[in-house]
Amino acid sequence: MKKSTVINRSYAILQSIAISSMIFYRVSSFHHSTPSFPLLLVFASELILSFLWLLGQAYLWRPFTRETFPDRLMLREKTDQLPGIDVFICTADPEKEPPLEVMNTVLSAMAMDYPTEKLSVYVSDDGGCALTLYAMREAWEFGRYWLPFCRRFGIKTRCPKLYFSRYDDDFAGRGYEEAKEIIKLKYKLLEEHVKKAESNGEIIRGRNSKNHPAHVEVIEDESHNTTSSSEAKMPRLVYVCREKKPSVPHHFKAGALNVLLRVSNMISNAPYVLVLDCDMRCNDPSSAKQAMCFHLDPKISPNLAFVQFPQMFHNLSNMDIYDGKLRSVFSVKWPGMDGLQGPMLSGTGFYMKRMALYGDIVQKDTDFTLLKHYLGPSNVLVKSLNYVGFLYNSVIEDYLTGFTLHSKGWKSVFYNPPRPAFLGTATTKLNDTLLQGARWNCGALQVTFSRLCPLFHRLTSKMSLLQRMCYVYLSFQPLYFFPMWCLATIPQLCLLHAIPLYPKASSSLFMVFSYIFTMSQLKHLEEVLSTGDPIRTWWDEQRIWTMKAIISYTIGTMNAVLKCFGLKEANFVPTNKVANDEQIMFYQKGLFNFRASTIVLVPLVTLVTLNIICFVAGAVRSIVDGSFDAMFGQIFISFYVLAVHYPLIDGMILRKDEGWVPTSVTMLSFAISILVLCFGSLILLS
Ligand SMILES: O=c1ccn([C@@H]2O[C@H](COP(=O)(O)OP(=O)(O)O[C@H]3O[C@H](CO)[C@@H](O)[C@H](O)[C@H]3O)[C@@H](O)[C@H]2O)c(=O)[nH]1
Ligand SMILES: [Mn+2]
Repeated sequence: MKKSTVINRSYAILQSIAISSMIFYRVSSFHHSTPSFPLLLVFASELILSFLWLLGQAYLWRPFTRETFPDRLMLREKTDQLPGIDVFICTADPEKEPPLEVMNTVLSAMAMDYPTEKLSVYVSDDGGCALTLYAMREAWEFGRYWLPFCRRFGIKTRCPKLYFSRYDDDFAGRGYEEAKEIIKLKYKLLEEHVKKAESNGEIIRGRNSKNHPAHVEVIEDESHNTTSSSEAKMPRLVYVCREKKPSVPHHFKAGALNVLLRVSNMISNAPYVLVLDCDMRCNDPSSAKQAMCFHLDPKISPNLAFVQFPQMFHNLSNMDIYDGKLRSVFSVKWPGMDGLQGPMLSGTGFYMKRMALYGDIVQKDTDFTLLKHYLGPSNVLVKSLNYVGFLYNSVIEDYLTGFTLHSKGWKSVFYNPPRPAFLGTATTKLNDTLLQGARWNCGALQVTFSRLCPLFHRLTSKMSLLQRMCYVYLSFQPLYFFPMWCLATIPQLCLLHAIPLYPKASSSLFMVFSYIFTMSQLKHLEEVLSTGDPIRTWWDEQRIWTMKAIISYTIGTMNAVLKCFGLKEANFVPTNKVANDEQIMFYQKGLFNFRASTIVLVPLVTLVTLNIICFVAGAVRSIVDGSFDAMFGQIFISFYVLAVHYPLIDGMILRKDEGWVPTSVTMLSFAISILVLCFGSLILLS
């Protein structure tokens, strides 16, 4: 992407000069007078921000796009020469991840446009839930009608629920209308069956998500595939529920994926693996062939570990106030890494070469006789224990696994096709978004604290400096919490006491600060517009990003520190994939839903209250005593905070609907901000 490259690099160079001047100004001012404590905190914040900014430039250095030509691939490869693919689908909680939804994902994967005998679908059920197993059997039965229907009429949307909700690839072939009606009826019946089983209480009866024996079931009818025509052929569907005991750590999703690697190893052992979260439906049946365009390209294939598709979502609103689509990750950062060594592994929607996961496996000093003593005589099983597989040291197993692959010299490819290959469910609630972010950032910091810290791990490896900077950025990103808390309180408290922290607005030194601020705003705006998003996204992103820094990064950091000292157990609470009507209504209208837990809401409301008080009192004071020029920087900061977070003020004061900020929270936050004010005055005046 030549144009972006030129813009990004010019910006990076000019901004580096400005940031260096700012640091130089700060340090040299310390020579004239010893810096006060608040000034030191602000300077520390500026240093951390500059450090992270510098790392972030690596994503922008060499952005890249790709195109595939599956038809040409099919001219070269004979259909029966295509390599096998094992699809792994993980589910864990039947309440947050309704089996009906999982079933849709499974059906969409089974219906992929790929030779049937080369495709196997494995479902991991960490919930150990009878209803999920029942739903899988039902899905297979329905698939016997659904797959031929999709094939015969060339349906593109092969997730039944999506298809019936939009019929966007409708056409008038012979017999299509009747077939459509019949299949629609069958789907209705299927839904009814599953709902009935659900209301019969099978979720409760068959469920102990922490303690259950293993259950593997190959769901197929032996006679089916031998007798039926090619149009009616079905891929293999396997239900896997691994054994779980409260005393044995099960390592969450990474543990589940490793079990699937072993089970599939003994059943189909396909050379490629597609991993999907239970809500990630296949939206384009040709994604497997698209991925094979890379995996079978003799030029890139030997070093290629995985092809990553972006996460996209079926439930986004035009006013995506929570940045549920993670724009900057999938539209900017991953294309940027694609020009280096390849994007990070993103948990779902990737085609992985199985051998890449086996890594430098067979550990030299493994005692096979001892292992056999414990595990029985199967050589296959014993060998499989040496997998490397997905790594366990962090709740973001994807990030860590991808990092070790890249540090061993593997490459990856980011492919963002015109028609989204997979569609998942985005979070549509402030609470969910911020707590999901807390888990990710806790995971990121867990990596930073571990022996695999990207800043130091395998420094001699083949990974380029820029690629490493990208990894370091994500693992250090939680540190944003420090500058964000400082800059949301200290300039404001100092403003109240007329203590200047920035040069006078009229002085030329102030230009440095205003240049840095303005340019970063313009750059962000350019980025938003270049990814085809409306201007409001620019403003909305700043708000949700600050909220994440204040809440998610802070909670994530605290959890990671507690876990590091063994004071807290590792946990992975799955994100909710069901939403009620009210939640959807707020989200669709672009209105914040402040029905959130106190721990999420109070810090935000407190900071906004503090900024209101300091802005009003400080601005008045500076005008009265004529220090406006000296205090302008700080007045501006608090004004900016209020402008960005206007929806919070609205939620505290004006809104009357259900999504407003509860009075109790407002009162509590007010009390805390008064405490902070008093405490701040004590320190600043002493
Ligand atoms: O003990 C567990 C916990 C979760 N899961 C599954 O893991 C998947 C992802 O969980 P989700 O709650 O949707 O987490 P997200 O935060 O939305 O997931 C993102 O972040 C995760 C951690 O980085 C990645 O694994 C995911 O692929 C990525 O979509 C879901 O299918 C779950 O069923 C399990 O199988 N076992
Ligand atoms: Mn998810």
